Amino acid sequence: MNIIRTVRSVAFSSIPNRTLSTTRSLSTPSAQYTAFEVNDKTGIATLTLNRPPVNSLNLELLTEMRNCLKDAETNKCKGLIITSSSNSVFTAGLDLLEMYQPQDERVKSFWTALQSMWMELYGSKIPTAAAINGHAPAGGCLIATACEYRVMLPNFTIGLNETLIGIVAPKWFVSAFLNVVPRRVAEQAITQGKLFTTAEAHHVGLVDDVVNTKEEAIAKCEQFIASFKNVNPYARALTKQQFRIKELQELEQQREKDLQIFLGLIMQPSVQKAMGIYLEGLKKKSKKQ
Ligand SMILES: CCCCC/C=C\CCCC/C=C/C(=O)SCCNC(=O)CCNC(=O)[C@H](O)C(C)(C)COP(=O)(O)OP(=O)(O)OC[C@H]1O[C@@H](n2cnc3c(N)ncnc32)[C@H](O)[C@@H]1OP(=O)(O)O
Repeated sequence: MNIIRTVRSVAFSSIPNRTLSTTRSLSTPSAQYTAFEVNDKTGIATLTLNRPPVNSLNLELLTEMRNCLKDAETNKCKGLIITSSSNSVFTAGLDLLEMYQPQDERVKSFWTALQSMWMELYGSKIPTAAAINGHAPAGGCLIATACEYRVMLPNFTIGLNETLIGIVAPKWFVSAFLNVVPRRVAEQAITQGKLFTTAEAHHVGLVDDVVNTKEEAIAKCEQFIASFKNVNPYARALTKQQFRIKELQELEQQREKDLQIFLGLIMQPSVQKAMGIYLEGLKKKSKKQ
């Protein structure tokens, strides 16, 4: 696949309208796992996750995502859509190999990068939308729920399945989930580690719409972003902030504590053992296919 990347520091307002090519695909040598395009006509940025086979979120991918999110905002894009280059996986969530038998410094950087990416996405001033064109377990669901709008393709799964792996979804994972589904549904689902099918997710409000193709999903996201066209962006951003500031401040103030809790939990021998068994199961399943 031809990877498309962005150059930072090009203001969207300075991008001329073109008639033939309507997307701006700029490249930076450091981007490895993401493609970032800005549509010249609509001003909407699309961030495509591209780390085969399953877009598992490692340190580098999380860092790239955060950079793209910052670029979209700095360049005054009209909105941001997150999607995947895979036909079957939006993202498999956090890269379990970052947490299984980890190296001390790397695992700290990994968790810190996740916190930063999430704060950037959840607190983004511009409208954000997820075109969920594949499975979105755990960290995949975290990214989707950090966005303001979600549309999903049929016959995939989404949810916070951490308890099934023997790990725990941190409070900020849960708070974003609680923004979109009722508390009772959230508590039951997250304690069970439930992965909702697309139809179930739509039924409980975890996703807003269901469409059949990625193109339709992108179009739905564009419609959502366009729905703000008559709204003052500054007023919109401040209003959004009022809804989200509490979770953002909480994590900002407790970043170090959150990191220490994470390290304490994943370094427990029983948690390492459970993760090892889970990874082994994934590998066996993958070999059978
Ligand atoms: C109270 C305080 C709490 C403090 C915090 C404490 C703890 C930390 C919590 C951290 C929160 C964790 C969040 C996460 O996101 S954990 C990751 C959860 N993800 C999953 O459970 C998904 C696992 N994957 C799958 O179910 C499937 O891969 C799939 C996404 C449905 C796609 O299926 P398919 O297309 O059939 O692909 P394969 O299963 O065959 O996989 C291909 C290869 O990719 C490897 N793989 C898959 N997922 C991951 C992953 N998340 N990380 C690393 N590697 C992964 C899989 O093993 C295959 O590898 P192989 O080709 O080498 O065999």
